[in-house]
Amino acid sequence: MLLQIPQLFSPEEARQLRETLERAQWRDGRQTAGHLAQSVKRNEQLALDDPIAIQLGEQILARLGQNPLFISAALPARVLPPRFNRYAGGGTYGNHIDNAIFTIPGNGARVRTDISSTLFLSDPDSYDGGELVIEDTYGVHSIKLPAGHMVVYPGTSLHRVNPVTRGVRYASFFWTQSLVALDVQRRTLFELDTAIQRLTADHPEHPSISQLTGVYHNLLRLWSTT
Ligand SMILES: O=C(O)CCC(=O)C(=O)O
Ligand SMILES: [Fe+2]
Repeated sequence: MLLQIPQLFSPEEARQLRETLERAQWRDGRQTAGHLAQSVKRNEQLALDDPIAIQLGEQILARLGQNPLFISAALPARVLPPRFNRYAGGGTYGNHIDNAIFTIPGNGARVRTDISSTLFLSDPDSYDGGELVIEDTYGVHSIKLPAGHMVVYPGTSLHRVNPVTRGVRYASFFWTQSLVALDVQRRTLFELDTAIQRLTADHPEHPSISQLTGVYHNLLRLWSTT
């Protein structure tokens, strides 16, 4: 499932995040790429232990924790610390699939990358190119969102970032291990949850609400892998 989360940050908040990133110490992104991805990666990233990355990453995690759409769609079990990238001067990241497992620096916990997310932090008019292009079972999707908006997509998808031929594209990206490993099951639960929310808003006394909520929890019990 490919889903947009609008306005995780307001335009003003996104501007502040971007201004902080403009002052940060950027490094060649190839340092953090796996063997295969290295040959197609031309961007810059912040080191994982960069104080700016840690501080902004915490702001993003706090915001995600309050976002009902992200929680319902991702059913997050563990979210890896957000990372930050910068593309300019033809910078690009060719087709790749993200690593399946990452280890959280510090505590050594392993996280399965069920869901990938990109939080766009630059105004789309301020740069050319830089679309995140995702290929899934439904086709090819080219995504370029306003600053502060986010896209979530299955970790299983082949994806790339088109060359940035004018301006600078700042973004944060990170991975989530979901309570439910399979995309098709997460999607089913998301649709059921959305329908229950709508029914509850329109007909708060409807007797089917508790029955459907029971079905939701019983499916979650069947499908959760943690
Ligand atoms: O910048 C993006 O939108 C995605 C970056 C990406 O795919 C990666 O770093 O693995
Ligand atoms: Fe990626």
